[in-house]
Amino acid sequence: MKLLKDILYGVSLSAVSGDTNVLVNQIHFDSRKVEMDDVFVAVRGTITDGHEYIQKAVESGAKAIVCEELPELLINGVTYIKVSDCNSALAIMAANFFDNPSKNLKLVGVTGTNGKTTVTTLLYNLFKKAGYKVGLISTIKVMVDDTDHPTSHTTPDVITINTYLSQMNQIGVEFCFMEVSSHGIHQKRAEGLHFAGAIFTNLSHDHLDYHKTFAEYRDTKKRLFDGLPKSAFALVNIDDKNGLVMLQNTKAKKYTYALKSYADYRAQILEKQFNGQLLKLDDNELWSKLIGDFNAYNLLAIYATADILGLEKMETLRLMSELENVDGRFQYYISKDKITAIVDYAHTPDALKNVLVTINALRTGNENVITVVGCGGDRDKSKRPVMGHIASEMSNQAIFTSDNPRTESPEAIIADMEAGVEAQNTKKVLSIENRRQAIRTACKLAMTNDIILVAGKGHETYQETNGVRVDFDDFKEVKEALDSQN
Ligand SMILES: CC(=O)N[C@H]1[C@@H](OP(=O)(O)OP(=O)(O)OC[C@H]2O[C@@H](n3ccc(=O)[nH]c3=O)[C@H](O)[C@@H]2O)O[C@H](CO)[C@@H](O)[C@@H]1O[C@H](C)C(=O)N[C@@H](C)C(=O)N[C@H](CCC(=O)O)C(=O)O
Ligand SMILES: Nc1ncnc2c1ncn2[C@@H]1O[C@H](COP(=O)(O)OP(=O)(O)OP(=O)(O)O)[C@@H](O)[C@H]1O
Ligand SMILES: N[C@H](CCC[C@H](N)C(=O)O)C(=O)O
Ligand SMILES: [Mg+2]
Repeated sequence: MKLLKDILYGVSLSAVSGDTNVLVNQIHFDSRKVEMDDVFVAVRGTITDGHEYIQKAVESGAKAIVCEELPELLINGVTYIKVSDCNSALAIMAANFFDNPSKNLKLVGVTGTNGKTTVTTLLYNLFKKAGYKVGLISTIKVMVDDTDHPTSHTTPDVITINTYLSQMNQIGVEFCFMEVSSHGIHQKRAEGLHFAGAIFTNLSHDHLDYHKTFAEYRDTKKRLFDGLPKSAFALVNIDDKNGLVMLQNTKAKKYTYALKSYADYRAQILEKQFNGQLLKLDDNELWSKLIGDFNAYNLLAIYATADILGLEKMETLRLMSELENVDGRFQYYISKDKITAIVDYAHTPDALKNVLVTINALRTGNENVITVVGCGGDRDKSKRPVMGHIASEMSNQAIFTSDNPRTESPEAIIADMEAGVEAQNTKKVLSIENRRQAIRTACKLAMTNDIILVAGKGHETYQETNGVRVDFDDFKEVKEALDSQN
């Protein structure tokens, strides 16, 4: 148990009713989890408002309530704290509750539209290979050194983050690499954390349903850099025009990386093959198994980070040459008939374009590229026609299908994608709502040497429709379909 006043240290309080010198158990922002002597923080959400559940939390035994508006009826024996921003208060309280675990390790946040999972995972793998105890908080999983935990968000809520950071402290983890999504920054899931550094990968179209304008989306990402302390580093990709924007108001030490511009860290692609690429980094050569220009950026970002964090350059390059693709990122399988299937998590227009550019650059003859792709339901609708256009323009055959329709109609999502297809490409498009059938059709259409891209779900092992998740794994599906054709 902890003293409420200790948990509230650093939170600016507008009003207090009751005693803060009381012992409390846990902090919760979901009334359904509240038990005897817990603290409930009322967060205003996108669907409902935590303030509506204050009474519920008290009935479940809450000893203290943190809210932006005090309820009319105050119950004796319960402490009510009024704050101006519950998300911020929650972030500070969660960090205090776990004794600020982010201060006891080097926490590096990675933000950007694409590449967060790749960069954080590669950094985790690199630092593990270098012999450190390492933590990872990513879309795919959370790693507390060697122990993995499933996750539901790219950036979990602040209580979950601090719980894992605290576990990392207990076993002596020195570095933790964490994805920081724009939703996470906006909902202050990364506030109250002490970052040793932050990395910006790139910015392109995504989540405009949530952030409304591109400028708001960009400024949300920038907040991660605005909040860095002087002791931290800020590393940005300046080939992206928003790279320098991220650095505008940061107190941190600034570093840049680029393939095309002058920068502190530079790389050049010397050779591209299907099984890897040769890069020149700081006058040294690196053979990497990861392909695509976008991966050259990711590799450069991790090389720069390792250098800034004090790893020896030559040793870093040696270990980097051993790094493998991250699950569901350009993961490929070549069938007995010499058909290549690539599963990639490209779920934004930019990512889809990059992957198709990479695939097209690797074609040696007149092999066909068949793309199976869908767009998520209850997510940014404006990216659908753009992705429909890219898939149809850059492939010989595009098959539009479902990708986590959630509460939307799969036909309607596909229709939104079809709306972006230009007249000359319509004959290249097939729409098959059932993802398994879509993948099987692609495999049937493919001939020797053809390339099938299954985009959008990458490492995901489910398809979500109306709140129900059914097992579904793109890699398994496409492999099975190709193997059964022989
Ligand atoms: C749109 C969004 O981000 N929603 C997140 C948000 O939920 P919300 O705003 O909908 O919450 P709400 O349902 O309105 O409830 C408001 C408050 O009332 C509370 N409540 C509610 C009901 C009740 O009975 N009692 C109660 O106390 C809730 O616990 C909540 O605190 O806060 C929740 C708790 O932290 C998150 O789980 C939830 O993520 C949802 C599930 C989600 O899908 N988020 C996605 C969009 C997301 O965050 N994605 C990013 C990655 C994006 C990227 O690609 O960059 C991520 O970081 O994962
Ligand atoms: N640096 C990059 N620039 C552009 N595209 C990239 C980059 N790195 C990866 N991609 C593409 O974007 C896809 C998603 O990559 P990754 O999972 O690393 O991104 P993310 O930022 O973690 O995404 P999310 O927002 O879903 O967490 C990859 O499958 C690949 O197609
Ligand atoms: N982090 C992204 C992942 C999208 C992946 C795609 N398969 C989908 O479900 O839309 C999001 O939550 O928007
Ligand atoms: Mg990710």
